[in-house]
Amino acid sequence: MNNSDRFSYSRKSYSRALLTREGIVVKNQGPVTDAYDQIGNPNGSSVSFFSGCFTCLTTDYESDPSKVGLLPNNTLIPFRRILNAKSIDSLALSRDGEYGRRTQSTVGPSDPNAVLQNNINNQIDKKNIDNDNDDDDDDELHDSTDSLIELTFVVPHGNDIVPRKLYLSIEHVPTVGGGNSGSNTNQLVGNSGSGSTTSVISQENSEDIVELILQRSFEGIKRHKSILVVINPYGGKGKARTLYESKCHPILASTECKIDIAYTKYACHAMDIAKEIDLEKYDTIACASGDGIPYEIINGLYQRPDRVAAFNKLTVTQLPCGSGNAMSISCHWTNNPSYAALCLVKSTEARIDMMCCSQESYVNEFPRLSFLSQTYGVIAESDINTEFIRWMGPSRFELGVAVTVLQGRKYPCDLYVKYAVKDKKDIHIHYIEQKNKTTLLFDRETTTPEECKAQLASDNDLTEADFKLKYSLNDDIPQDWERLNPDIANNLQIFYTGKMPYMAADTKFFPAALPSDGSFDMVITDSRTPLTKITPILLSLDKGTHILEPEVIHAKVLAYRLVPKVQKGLFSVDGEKFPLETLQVEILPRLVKTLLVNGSYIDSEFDTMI
Ligand SMILES: Nc1ncnc2c1ncn2[C@@H]1O[C@H](COP(=O)(O)OP(=O)(O)OP(=O)(O)O)[C@@H](O)[C@H]1O
Repeated sequence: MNNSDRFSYSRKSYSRALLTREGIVVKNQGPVTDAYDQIGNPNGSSVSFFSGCFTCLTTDYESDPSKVGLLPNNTLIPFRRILNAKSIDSLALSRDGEYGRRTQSTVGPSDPNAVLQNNINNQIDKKNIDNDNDDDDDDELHDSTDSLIELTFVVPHGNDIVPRKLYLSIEHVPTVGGGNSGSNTNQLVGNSGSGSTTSVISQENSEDIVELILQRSFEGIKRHKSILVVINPYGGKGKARTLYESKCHPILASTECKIDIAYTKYACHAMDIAKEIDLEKYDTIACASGDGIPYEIINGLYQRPDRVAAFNKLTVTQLPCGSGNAMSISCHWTNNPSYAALCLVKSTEARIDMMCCSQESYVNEFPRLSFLSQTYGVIAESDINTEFIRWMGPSRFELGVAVTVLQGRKYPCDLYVKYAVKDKKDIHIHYIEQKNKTTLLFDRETTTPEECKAQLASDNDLTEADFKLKYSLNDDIPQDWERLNPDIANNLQIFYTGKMPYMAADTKFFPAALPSDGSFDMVITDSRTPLTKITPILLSLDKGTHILEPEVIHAKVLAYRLVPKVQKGLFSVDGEKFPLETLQVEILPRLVKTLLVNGSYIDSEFDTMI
């Protein structure tokens, strides 16, 4: 095979595409589909190329089976689905045919994704040879003024999304008022995804197109993240490692992010990892686990002498690979590891409030930060005391709650609360005001990248004062705290406080929770509530409407002290077992940086509930 033969194949391997304000519109594909099928099918499995709507990421294999293996003309690949773009030197490609070495992703040679990439490249070279005798090479001559790029983006595959590559020749479109090259800036390209129209943008300098694509794909978002992935191999009933490697890593490794992996080797190892992590080296810690590892990471960072620098530098996030993934559901809006991986690279950094817990057993060592919840009574007992039926998965928890409620058990205590918003109607008003404030601050539709950067910069201003507790466990109850009616406290059934809307995939326990409104939610029920009333309350936990019921106490609080009056039992803090002794908790606003889709928690629809 001589060089000109190779060049003829390279010319055939590209699709033409237009760069638009919304994404990249693929105009035609031709033989690229063949190469693509091989790329998408490195292991010989029957993976068909996506044919459908890239905007909503649904497939239409069934509706139009003839399109399987083809990307329809004028398909829009939105920027938010794009993971990476690289410039391809077409002449160099045609000379040596070793495209793979030139475009190797940033992952190291030992990386499983690099191996996969090499397989793909070998297959492309093989395809070159197979096509040597093709005599219609001139069908799709590459115009040397066009930009050749390798585009990586996500496509749906079963219930997941997976990265795919496409080799594109991006057409130049003259600026408004410029010459006419067959297409012009006013040209409207049909958008097969949303049904809307797509305006073509122009780009004078071809060398800048890749940079432009990347800027658009990561507007207001850190592109070159340096991520430490902490995997709990025992998380998710032992599936966390496989879940990460098969569903998250291929997506992360396709981006410009740098990835290191650490495995937890013993209980609480993640806390030690966080205590020792090199702040110069990383900006993101991704916990491929349940909610236990983010809890440990946050508390490990909290113990560092340089905790101010640690919380200013590091973003803590979750890849949902455990059995309890409330953080990912609330922050990434998904329990699916592959979609969460996309959110990790595409989401906005935002600060969230922490709840700081003090109990006699550990407060002198260090108080504990809780990002998710504290519970006493029915919920705590149901979570921990159903360990023996762990095989049941999440339903074991509901069964535990139901059994304990049916037994009519009560958990007497004294409870003192500093309220932020006590009245249910006022909570609704507070929610709408604060939710809009958060959205305005971070919404990329309404915020320019410059404003976004300024916002991020102003977030880097934690000082040691932000960690200072207002209330001591040893002090008397402050004057402005209120005591919960002892009649209710002595018959307490559920006591649950939380900072995120979802506690499990189907449990929207705190629909009014907001990332940084400087308060947390408290929900209380009375064991004397008749079964006919408590049953619908428990059955509405998935919708979150339980807090509207008159039998349910719901408030926004700043701090509380709970003095248990039972002989046996426990607290559960972020799903971890805590001792049965007086617990005092207060809010520490905006302490931890995490990643939120559009800067917000998943929409709990609380604003439309009343
Ligand atoms: N190598 C290990 N050996 C034993 N325990 C570990 C190890 N690594 C992590 N752990 C512990 O596993 C616990 C649960 O972690 P995680 O939240 O990731 O998993 P999960 O699947 O959601 O489990 P759970 O349902 O118990 O919360 C944490 O308390 C952590 O300290």
